[in-house]
Amino acid sequence: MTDLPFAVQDVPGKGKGIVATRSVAQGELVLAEAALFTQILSRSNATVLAALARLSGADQRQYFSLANARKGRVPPPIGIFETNALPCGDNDVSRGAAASSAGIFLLGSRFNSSCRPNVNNYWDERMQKITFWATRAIAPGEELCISYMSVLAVREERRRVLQAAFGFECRCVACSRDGAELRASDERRVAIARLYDEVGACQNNPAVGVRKVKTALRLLAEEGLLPHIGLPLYQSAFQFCVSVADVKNAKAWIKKTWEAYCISVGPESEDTLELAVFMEDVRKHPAFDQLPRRTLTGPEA
Ligand SMILES: C[S@@+](CC[C@H](N)C(=O)[O-])C[C@H]1O[C@@H](n2cnc3c(N)ncnc32)[C@H](O)[C@@H]1O
Repeated sequence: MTDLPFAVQDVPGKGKGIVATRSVAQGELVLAEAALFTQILSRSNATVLAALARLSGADQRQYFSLANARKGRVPPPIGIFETNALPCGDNDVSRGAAASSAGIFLLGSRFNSSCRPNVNNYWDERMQKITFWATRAIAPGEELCISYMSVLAVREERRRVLQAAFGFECRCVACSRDGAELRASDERRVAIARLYDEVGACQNNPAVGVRKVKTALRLLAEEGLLPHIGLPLYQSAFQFCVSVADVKNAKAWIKKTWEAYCISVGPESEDTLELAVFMEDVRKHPAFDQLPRRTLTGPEA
């Protein structure tokens, strides 16, 4: 990528960060970057040192210029790794540091965290690069942030995890709420997490499943977390409609699913391309017509 839409610059209270230098459209690829090096889950200071030894002097210097939230607690090589590593090959953000493989990215590791992020990071297996997608339109001068942990926890829990693992008190727009607004936000996030579980248990009750998906999507919209935190929900609604052979609504849901994937992980990603067959014909889904036929409902406009 030559024309990057951002600059790495100082952000008050956060060290360095990534700031838009021009307008960024929703769904735009912000950055695709190969890892400086990766490590598997059972990493240690010794394995990081071994990887560093294979790098050039210039790359080693860049590595040691990255943030270290664990200064004084663990040796710098592993401290820097744990502060900056991003998941490679496991795109479930809720797994965070538990991803099976994680890597250091000289630019990508400069993204700060927000609990209402405007960028989604996604490991593109075919490109062997991490990709960053704007999930909302971003104005020049606005900071681009990913999320370092599951955003569906209450603020107290988010702050506890971010403080322990990354050494900062999160003051993002979601964490800066107080009073009734904070309570409402916490309640929404807890309700969304619960709805996620309940949707997963609705295979034999698709009408209830679709209703729960729509409630969760409404709450996600209120929290400013669509579309990327809703990806599995769109897909579940599609599957509920497919299972009862509701072709019209299945088509509407697969279109929504595909659009959400295009924005969050790009139109050419493996996960998006897997949906193409159903965009062509929803009847090709293995669960098609497996439950008694009925008409459910489609997505809200
Ligand atoms: C992966 S680095 C991100 C880039 C880092 N700011 C830098 O200067 O290189 C993670 C560190 O950035 C800082 N950080 C990230 N998100 C932050 C936020 N929302 N508020 C304050 N500091 C944050 C914390 O110091 C954290 O340990």
